[in-house]
Amino acid sequence: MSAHDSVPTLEVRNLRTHFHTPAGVLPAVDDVSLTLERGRILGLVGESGSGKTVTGFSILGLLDAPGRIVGGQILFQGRDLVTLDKKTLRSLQGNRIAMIFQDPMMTLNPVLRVEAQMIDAVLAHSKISREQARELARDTLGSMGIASPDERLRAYPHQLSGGMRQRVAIAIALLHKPDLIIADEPTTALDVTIQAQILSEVQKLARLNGTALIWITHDLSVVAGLADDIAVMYSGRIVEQGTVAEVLDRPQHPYTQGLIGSLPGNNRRGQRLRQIPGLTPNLLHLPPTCAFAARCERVSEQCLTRPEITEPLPGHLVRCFHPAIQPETVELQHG
Ligand SMILES: Nc1ncnc2c1ncn2[C@@H]1O[C@H](COP(=O)(O)OP(=O)(O)OP(=O)(O)O)[C@@H](O)[C@H]1O
Repeated sequence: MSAHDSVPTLEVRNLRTHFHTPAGVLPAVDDVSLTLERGRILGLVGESGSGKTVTGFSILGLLDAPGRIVGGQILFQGRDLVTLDKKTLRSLQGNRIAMIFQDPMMTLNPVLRVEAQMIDAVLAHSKISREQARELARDTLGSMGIASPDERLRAYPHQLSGGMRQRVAIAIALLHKPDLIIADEPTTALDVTIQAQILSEVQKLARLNGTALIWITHDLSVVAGLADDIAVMYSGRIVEQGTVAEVLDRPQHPYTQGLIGSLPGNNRRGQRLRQIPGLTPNLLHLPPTCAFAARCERVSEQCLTRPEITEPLPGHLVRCFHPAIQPETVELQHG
């Protein structure tokens, strides 16, 4: 047991991140709280613009002006990253916390062979020989579905296809064995079969190394196959949160139910996919109502004020005045 085993790897408390734009203050992240234990995987889902990336960037200290954390705490192994001095923060972010971006070239070094980059990742944290590190690198590429891994190891990033580059970038992040990885939709552009293979390898390595993982995606089926926990974001706030099994089996928020209803597997044969009618509100002009009110079938007078998070079911958090009474039955397979 290490000293860190008793505290969660990550505890975000009431995080608020604003962009101070010429058009006004844009509350991109508002009152977001998340807890992540070692080796656990959280799927952070929501439509485009709901604040997923800004949440990830806030945790990683990657926010650029005009973005600023204006409230809350980000406790990494008990230490608040928001108030930590820059030097310690940079060292943590370089060693213990990693990001996997949509674009693999954000992390790959274009002038180094894949082999050198992967071996360095392994040797940074394991006392094994170079040859053993190379073997581990080759095996990891193989289990991510990369054919002829020896040949790929000798290649430079530009000699690989986009999908292979992405797999290499993901493998490198995992081989570093950081305590926390935040992945921002890295598999969205990949073929579904390859994606499934990568997700299974990611899950295996995260569990094995005790890496806590936040996987940002707009795709609920990815979360169903990969994650233990889920947080659904809407207009900068978390509207529903809990274990994947609980939330996907018994979604309580109308937005989560809408997302599940719009999955291809969940509409009856011959029916068109159910889409959630309406648009997300402009964050620069958020109404003082529940942000989902204008699109909600269950809207009432109560919804003219903003709902707080409540716990209508044990461990299942919902930001809604009218959580579902009848649980919905969905046919998703949990990984
Ligand atoms: N540099 C910036 N300046 C002003 N507003 C920004 C900036 N970056 C992000 N935003 C705003 O913050 C909000 C949240 O954006 P974010 O990128 O986190 O959404 P997302 O859920 O990750 O969407 P996507 O799935 O499209 O990446 C959006 O309204 C976006 O326009």
